[in-house]
This record gives sequence, structure tokens and C-alpha cells, in this order.
Amino acid sequence: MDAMMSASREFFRQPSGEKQKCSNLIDDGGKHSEVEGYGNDKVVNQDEGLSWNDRLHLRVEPEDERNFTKWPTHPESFRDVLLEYASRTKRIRDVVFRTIAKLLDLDEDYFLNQMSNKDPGFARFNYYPPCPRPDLVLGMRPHSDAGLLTILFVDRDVGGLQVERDGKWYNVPAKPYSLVINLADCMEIMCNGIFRSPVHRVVTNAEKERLSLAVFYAVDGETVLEPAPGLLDDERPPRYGKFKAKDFGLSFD
Ligand SMILES: O=C(O)CCC(=O)C(=O)O
Ligand SMILES: [Fe+2]
Repeated sequence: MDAMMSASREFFRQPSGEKQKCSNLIDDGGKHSEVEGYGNDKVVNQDEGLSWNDRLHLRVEPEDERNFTKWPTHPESFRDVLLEYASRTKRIRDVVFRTIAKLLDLDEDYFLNQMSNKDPGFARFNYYPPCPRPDLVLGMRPHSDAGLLTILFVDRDVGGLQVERDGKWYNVPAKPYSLVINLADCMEIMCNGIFRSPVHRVVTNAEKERLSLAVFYAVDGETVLEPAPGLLDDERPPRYGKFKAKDFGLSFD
């Protein structure tokens, strides 16, 4: 974990020109951007406000779709460290899926069986510079994660992540060597809302920079999502319909 965080810190500390070698902008004068690479998120709606962060977004799954041209070459260790890190988060993902299935009295492999070897996984390195006016701008605006599961490695010293419940925001503490596991929208659907995909945001800090790394596991656009039949009966009707992930933008493809 230390190696992953220091590789990330080293990447973001480089001069802008070096980071732009991994840019997410498409070569058309910077008018369009793609999901992968270094930069900022695309602003879809002017009213949503900007987020005070830089990010590097890299596909880690499926293995044969990794695009190493977007992966940093500095620090030199970056690629190997991320490959090792991603292989471990994938194992954690599987343990969490099995545990959730057991908690719900489903077949242990129910969620794993819903997945295909085309399902995407993305590593998103977030860098939040110190912000002179934390009262005016968020590090990341409120959202829920769209996929199945997010494994989030938060900064060991600097807090900022908050989770919403009943209209109130609660701080998620910064803690060394801890991972925050976030259930995302597609899992909420498959769990028929028994487990919820939380709305969360990041507040800025006036003095300190903050780093985090989210690994998102999602589903292929063709995956048909529906509440697990084993969770439904007359008293517990489905809260969600059946649909393809891509029809609701619930995939990264
Ligand atoms: O930086 C954090 O702690 C949260 C990041 C996050 O929510 C995301 O990347 O989706
Ligand atoms: Fe998130």
C-alpha cells in the first residue's frame, strides 16, 4: 500500500507537462476527452459545479484491455506496483461479493456468477491540492459510484471523505492502511436495495494536499441487471426492473 501511494504521489508531483503525457484529452485541440488518462472529469452539466481535483484514470480490467500507453512511466515502478495492487483488490472484491451473498442467504457465488470476464475495472488516482477557499468548493461533488463495488484507499493523514445519510454528512476518518469498501449502484439493484449505494463527496482542505485511490469494479454494458430472484417474495417485491447496464449508463464502456 505504501508503494502504491508513493508512486501516485510521485506521479502527481511532476510538472504539468510530464503528467500531460498521460493526458485524457483527445488530439483535437483539447475539445474532447476520453475516460482514461490524466486530467479532469468532463463537465456534463454546467450547474453541477467543478471539483477541486486532478485525476488519473486507468483501466485495470479486463487484463487484455489495459492500455499501457496511458500508464505513467514515472516513477518507473508505477506499472508493476499498480499491477500487483490491482491483483490484490480483485481478490478483495471476490471476498466481499461472497460475504455479501452469504449475508443475504444467497448462493455464495451468486454475484460472481453474474459477472463476465469482460467486466471493467478502473483505477482512479485522485489528487486534491490544498484549496484556499474550502467553504466555496468541494474536492469532489456528491455522487454515488455507478458500478458494483469500489475499493477506496484513503489518505492516511488527511480526511475529507463524507457520506450522506438522511440529509446529513458524516466524516469518514482518515486511517493508515485502511480500505473503504463502497457498494455501488449496480449492487444496490442486485441486492434489491437491502444494501444501499451511498452518496458521498469530498471536502477540500486549506492547508494540506490529499490523495486517494479508488478501484471501481463495474459490469459490461450488455449485462442484464435485476434484483436477485432469491431475495424476492410476496412481501419483498422487486424495487427495480430488469435492464441492460448500458441503457442506464451503469457501465464504463
Ligand atoms: O477521494 C475520496 O476519498 C473519494 C473518491 C471518490 O469518491 C471517487 O473517486 O469516486
Ligand atoms: Fe466515489
